[in-house]
Amino acid sequence: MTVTVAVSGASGYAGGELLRLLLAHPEVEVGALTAASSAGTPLGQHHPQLVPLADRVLADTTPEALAGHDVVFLALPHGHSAELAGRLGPDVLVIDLGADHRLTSAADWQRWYGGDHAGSWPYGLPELPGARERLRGATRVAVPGCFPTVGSLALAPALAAGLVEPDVTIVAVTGTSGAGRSLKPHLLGSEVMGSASAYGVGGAHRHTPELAQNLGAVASTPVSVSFTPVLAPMPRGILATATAPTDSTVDTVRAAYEKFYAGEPFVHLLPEGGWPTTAATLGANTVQLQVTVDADARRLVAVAAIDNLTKGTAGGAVQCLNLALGLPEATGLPTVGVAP
Ligand SMILES: NC(=O)C1=CN([C@@H]2O[C@H](COP(=O)(O)OP(=O)(O)OC[C@H]3O[C@@H](n4cnc5c(N)ncnc54)[C@H](OP(=O)(O)O)[C@@H]3O)[C@@H](O)[C@H]2O)C=CC1
Ligand SMILES: CC(=O)N[C@@H](CCC(=O)OP(=O)(O)O)C(=O)O
Repeated sequence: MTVTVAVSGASGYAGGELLRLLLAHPEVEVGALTAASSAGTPLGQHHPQLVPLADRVLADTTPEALAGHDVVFLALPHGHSAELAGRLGPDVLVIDLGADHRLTSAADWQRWYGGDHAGSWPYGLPELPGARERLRGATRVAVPGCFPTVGSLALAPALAAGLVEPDVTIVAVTGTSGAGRSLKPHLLGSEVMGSASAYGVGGAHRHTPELAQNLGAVASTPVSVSFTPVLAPMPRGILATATAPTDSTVDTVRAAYEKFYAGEPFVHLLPEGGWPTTAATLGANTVQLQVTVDADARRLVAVAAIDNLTKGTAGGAVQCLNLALGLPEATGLPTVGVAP
């Protein structure tokens, strides 16, 4: 089976990572590549690493440019997906890397993003309970945000097994590419280099409701989420530390994590004593995970690392493509990171 695939937002970070992965995918033929201000310029000008596609000229992002493909990836700023998807036909597989269709609650959408809620699509985090069944054969997929991917996977086994109270804290250090490549004053090199800074503090980050949605579904009860992102001077990677009150022992907790992730191709529970690093996940679709119990503080502590552009968006999107098309889930996806 070979499918033709169009990528919108091809000049952006998520689009570029997607194309890196699609070039290595045996069942994919890359079709139209679209952008906005970069339309009319060659892809190689934006992504010199994508050598086989360097001469391909970017088109404007229109339904006409994206039509005629089996699969369309939308790697656009929030708010652009619903209208485009509505004009692509129900049989086209549309995989949205943006936030537009992630939240099931219209009230949450209104509060955190504003404007009308475009409705929710099958949520593209296959490792969550029941997700694979919803993704197989789907024609619309909402790929998670990068922090909800890593935060949800760090705590899902503990909440599913009822080993922690539904009151979690997540602090996640992130690389700068999570913000996209458009100019942002707080991401100027001179501001970011040599410094780490928290942002979205005090429950203000828009990934908080997405985390609560995922973790609440896993726990079958509402989960209170305190989430704080921290920007660090590195181009990519997220390291999340997640904690929650527990009376369980480390052996019980570890057994629950081993059982929950048994057979998962992309979740690597490290041997006891090993701790995740972002470097070990770079360019790979893996989550590196470790869990322990701080008995004195009565808290479970899970640490998880991903590459925000790979498992955190483009790799997760390709995993969903494989599931939706009925291909083996790991087709074309790297599990070996680039280190040091
Ligand atoms: N970066 C990350 O780690 C993650 C990103 N995502 C999501 O992926 C999506 C893309 O993010 P990212 O690649 O980082 O962002 P970038 O800013 O790097 O890229 C944005 C892309 O969208 C295009 N674009 C901008 N405005 C429009 C428009 N009005 N119509 C059509 N195309 C437009 C840009 O084209 P041009 O260059 O021509 O202006 C560019 O190709 C976002 O929804 C983001 O939230 C999700 C998880 C993680
Ligand atoms: C460093 C940085 O700014 N990171 C981004 C992560 C964005 C992301 O994961 O994606 P969505 O925008 O698709 O939800 C942020 O905190 O907003």
